[in-house]
Parts: sequence; C-alpha cells; structure tokens
Amino acid sequence: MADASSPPAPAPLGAEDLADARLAPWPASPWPAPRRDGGGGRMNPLFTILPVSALAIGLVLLVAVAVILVATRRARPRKVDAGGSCNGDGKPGAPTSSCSSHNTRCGYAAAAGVGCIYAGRLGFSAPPPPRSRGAQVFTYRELERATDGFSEGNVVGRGASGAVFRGRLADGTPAAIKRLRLDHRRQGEREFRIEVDLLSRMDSPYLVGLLGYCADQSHRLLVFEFMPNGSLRSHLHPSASGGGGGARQPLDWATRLGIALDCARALEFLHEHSSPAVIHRDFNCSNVLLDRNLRARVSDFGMAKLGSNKADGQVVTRVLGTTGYLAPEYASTGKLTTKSDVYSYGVVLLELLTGRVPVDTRRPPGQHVLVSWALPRLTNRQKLVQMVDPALQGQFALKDLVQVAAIAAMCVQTKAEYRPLMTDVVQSLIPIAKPTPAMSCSSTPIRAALEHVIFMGSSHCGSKTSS
Ligand SMILES: Nc1ncnc2c1ncn2[C@@H]1O[C@H](COP(=O)(O)OP(=O)(O)OP(=O)(O)O)[C@@H](O)[C@H]1O
Repeated sequence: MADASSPPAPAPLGAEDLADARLAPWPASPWPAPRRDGGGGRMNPLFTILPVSALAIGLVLLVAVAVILVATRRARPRKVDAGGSCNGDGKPGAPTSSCSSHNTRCGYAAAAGVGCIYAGRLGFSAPPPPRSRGAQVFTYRELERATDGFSEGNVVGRGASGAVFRGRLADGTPAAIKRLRLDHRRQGEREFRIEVDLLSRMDSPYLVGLLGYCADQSHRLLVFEFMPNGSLRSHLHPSASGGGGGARQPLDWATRLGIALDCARALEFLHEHSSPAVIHRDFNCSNVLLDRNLRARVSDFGMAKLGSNKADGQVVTRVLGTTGYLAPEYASTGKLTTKSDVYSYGVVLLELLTGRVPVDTRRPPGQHVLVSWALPRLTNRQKLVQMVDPALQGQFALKDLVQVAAIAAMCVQTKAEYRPLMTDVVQSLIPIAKPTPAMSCSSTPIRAALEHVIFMGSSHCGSKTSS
C-alpha cells in the first residue's frame, strides 16, 4: 500500500505521452517542432539532414584518412637502411651485408658501401645519417624505366668508367644516368662513393648537380642533371670526340669566355669555398658540360681528393688524370694541390683560345704538346694573334686577348707556387667576359644567387635548386 504522506508516484507514461515526449519542441531550433509523420505531412528536414550529413561526414573523413595514408606512404622518401636488406627491386628479402654506417659526415657509406636500399619496411633501426641535399635513392628498376631499358639509342656518351644514358625520371625530370662498370680493381665503386659523398654535400651553380643514385645489389648508377649541349670537348674537338652531337657551330669568343669564367668559378668554389678544399684532379674539357644556353658546369668528381689541412694543402697520391692536363709536379711526384687543378684549367683555357687538343702527335715536331707550343707565343702579341683558333678571327679585342693569354700563361707555369689562385682568375676574367644574349637568359642566374653555398661537414641541410 502506498503511504499517504509520500508524494504520489508518477503516473506511468502512456503511449501518447511517450509520443509527445518525443515530440517536445527543440529549444533554440530554427526548425519548427517536428511533427509525427503518419499522414503524409511534411517531415522535419532535420530528420533527414542530420543522419545523412553524419553519414556523409563520416565517409568524407574515411576517404580523407585513406588518402592521407596512401600519400604519406608514397611521399615518404626511401631511406638508406642502416641494417636492413633488400633485393634488386628494393624489396626486403635478399640477404646483403650489414649496412650500418659509421660515417656520420655523410650518408653515402650505408648506401654506396653495401647496396641496401630501404623501400617498404618501417625501420626500427637507428635513422640513417642525414643526407644534406635532395639526392634521391633510386632502384635499378626505376632507372631502367627512365632509360627505356638502358637502350643504345639513349647513350649520350661513354667514359672510362661506363656509359651515360639520357633518361626521364618518373616526375618528368630529364637526367643523365651514368651506369658505372664495376671492375675487379673496384675503381667504379670508389668513383661512385666519392661522387655521392662529395656532390651530395656541395651545391654550386657551376657544378653538374647530382639528382640521385642507385646502389641496388651490384648496380652502381649516378643520376645527374641533364646537360643538353654535351661536353666542351665535343664542341672544341668534334672529330676527336667521335663526332658526337652532329655538326656544330664553332663556339664564338664571347661564349668561350663565359665558359672560361664558369669553369674558373667552379674551381674557385671547390678550392676556396669548400672546407676542406676539394681538388678535382681530372679537370679537362670532357668534364666541362654545357647547358642549353652554353653555360658551363664541371662534372666527374670520381677522382677528386680533399686537400690536407697543412698550410700548402698538399696530398701525396697515385697519379691519375688525363694526359696533357697533368701539372708537372703532380705527374712526376704524385704531390697534389689545388694548384694542380689550376694548371689543368690553364690547359683548358689554351684549348678555348687555340681550338687545339692538349696533345696531338699528328702535328709537326715542336707542336705536339699544346702547353710547350703555346707558352712562348702567349707573351708575344704578334704570335699570339696567330695562335688563336681561326674560327675566332675578328671576334675579339686585342686587349682582351692579351689579358686571357696572360691568365693562361700564369696558370700553366711549371712552378706550382707561381700559379694564381682561382679567385684571382675569376676576378681577372669578370671584366672581359661579357654575357651574350643566350647567357643572360640562362637558367643559371637563379642558381647563381645561391652561389657558393656549401654544406660540407655541416649538419645544415639545403635543398638543391634545380636548373
Ligand atoms: N650530365 C650530363 N648531361 C649530358 N651529357 C652527359 C652528362 N654527363 C656525361 N655526359 C656525356 O657523357 C660523356 C661521358 O661522360 P663521362 O663523365 O662518363 O666520361 P668522360 O668524362 O668523357 O670520360 P672519363 O670518365 O673517362 O674521364 C660526356 O662526354 C658527355 O658527352
């Protein structure tokens, strides 16, 4: 029985009350109170819109999450695996030797040393040492695709260390892909390591940029910016270069001076704006490449050496390089300094002036070696004019010719210490190297604004400016 003093028990809600409770007006709702829809009345739009929008929002969110997941998987740069293994496709699997890198100065050791490319496994090992620039790691398959299976038709040149192919990367970037021959002397492997190590930490508009590399199992490939006008050699000495590139107009005086200045700036950068200094060691006209505006950039760092910290920066090393370009003291003793490059630069300057190759045994006696033939003429105005490439006659002012000849003469002096610094060469050439119309619309000025930025031995990372 119910206690009379206690409050009355609430009457049980009837079906109608429940219905009314559901139909209680929604406070602050902009919509009219929903009506029970039983007899064909208009449904409150909230009933329709809310569940539909919730469903739509949910779907959109799901799709967005899926897209983000896919995008981050794709965008995640393939990393050099510090301890993983991979097979030729860059998939985990095939055993390789350990890739742990002790080289904290650069990221090449793990990549180049044992050929492990991380592609697809989340790494739990220590992150690889930072690569200072955007040199990308490619799989062999990717480069195969970029070059139509390394087809003969895409060969743009062949050097001692392998063939160079024209290619187009997946994002459309044109590239020169150098497939190194790995011989028993492991010179190709050494060259690969040096190029990746040095070029991925240097950035200058006067060096051919390294876009990436591939160290997939036994394959070693280097991917460079494509230089559509090939090597300086193919322009100056087309017959000696196997005629590659077809018939070409001889380079004119202004273009040659521009090339001389670009090369001087490249070497200035290596010698005086890099720490420690980099000695190219094989500077010659095959390693000077020309862009579409005939601006020059220096390539081929496979033989480069870091200068020592001693006052004279001298290192003693095996004599490597190209005949006709070797500084006498380096050729005879193996003592290498930045002044060895200055000598080689002088030889290239003489080639630009005369159109002659450094060594030509088909010429009369006394004219075989360009330097010996040219030196006495460089300081004699009359002989000087006669020694100039006949293709240049009438294009230069005598005072400019005398100035260039004086620079060349200084560079090829027998005594290394009397040769100028590359900075001096740059300063001497600036007033006489006037930009041609082609040069003034070159791609280089943008890069030139970033000139002389170097990240050697620094953890500071810069991204590479594209050409
Ligand atoms: N980045 C590039 N863009 C366009 N062509 C290139 C590029 N790199 C090289 N080549 C072409 O390939 C040729 C061979 O280049 P490579 O660097 O292999 O050999 P090299 O310097 O001529 O000789 P070696 O390596 O024996 O000193 C060059 O002469 C040039 O014609």
